[in-house]
Amino acid sequence: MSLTKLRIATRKSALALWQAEHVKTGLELHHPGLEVELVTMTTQGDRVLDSPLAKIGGKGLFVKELETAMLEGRADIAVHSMKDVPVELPEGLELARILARDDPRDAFVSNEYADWEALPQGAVVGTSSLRRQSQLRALRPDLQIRDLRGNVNTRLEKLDRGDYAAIILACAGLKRLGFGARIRSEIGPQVILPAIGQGAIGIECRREDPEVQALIAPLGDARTAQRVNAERSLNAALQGGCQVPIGGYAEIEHGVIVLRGLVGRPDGSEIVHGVISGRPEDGEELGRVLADDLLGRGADAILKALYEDA
Ligand SMILES: NCc1[nH]cc(CCC(=O)O)c1CC(=O)O
Repeated sequence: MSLTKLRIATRKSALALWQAEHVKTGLELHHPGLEVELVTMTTQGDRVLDSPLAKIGGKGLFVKELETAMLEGRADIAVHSMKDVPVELPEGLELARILARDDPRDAFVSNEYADWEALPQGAVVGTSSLRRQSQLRALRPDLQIRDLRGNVNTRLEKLDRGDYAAIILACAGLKRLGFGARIRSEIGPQVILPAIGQGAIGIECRREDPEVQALIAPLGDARTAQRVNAERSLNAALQGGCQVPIGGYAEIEHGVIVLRGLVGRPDGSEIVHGVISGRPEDGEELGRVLADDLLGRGADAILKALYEDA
């Protein structure tokens, strides 16, 4: 291997740095002698963490600067939470590898209550995710959902300050940052369907860069890639951005992939659920078929109403 040095573009948040370090460690393990350097940068998403992202618009707020760095040759790969990666990538880049998935579930985090069912009538719950908000409101219309932004650490601080009875975060992010003990209960996918790609880390690189692709190849997990590709295909066919109440989650068991999806109204008054199964290698086709099914059963009208409001 002629490459001796590889540069990873990453955001500076604690979670992004953890994920980039995780990939760095994996690369060094597989390629002794390879020098791996982190190139840190601030993205538009980081700058606007305190304002409602939905109103700023645009997809990929957390990835664009990293992609520009790769296209301009200032970095070789970018490490992302797959949840934050838009379905369409810029020309010349690809998601070459997806790592084995961590816990894909949402986490119920509270200093007082054990789970969402134990919350008192009218309790205040923090989340800015329309997907979480929609599904939680459908289960508990009495709850007051309030906006909650910032990095994982900031969100926990806001909970501890007493602003909320509980908050919802991804299990994977909490565990990676050493906050696993803050999880009072895991919320299974049958209760709140996770976000597309939740819990999976992806590596993006230049399409025409065989040397870099060879280096990252051993870090990939083929089954996770099949699952996440099916979920992303559903999202693409629904034309969902990150600020749309869409959930999607695929599992592979006994050689069969089962893909679940939903589109909900933010107030939880209507949620269209669907499920499809088939061969893992047909995941992308299954995603498109499930999207058509959901759209035909009311998701179309829900999405239209959302875009008219925005
Ligand atoms: N939206 C931010 C974000 N992007 C990825 C994760 C968690 C880690 C993952 O899903 O891989 C989080 C935090 C959260 O939702 O709690």
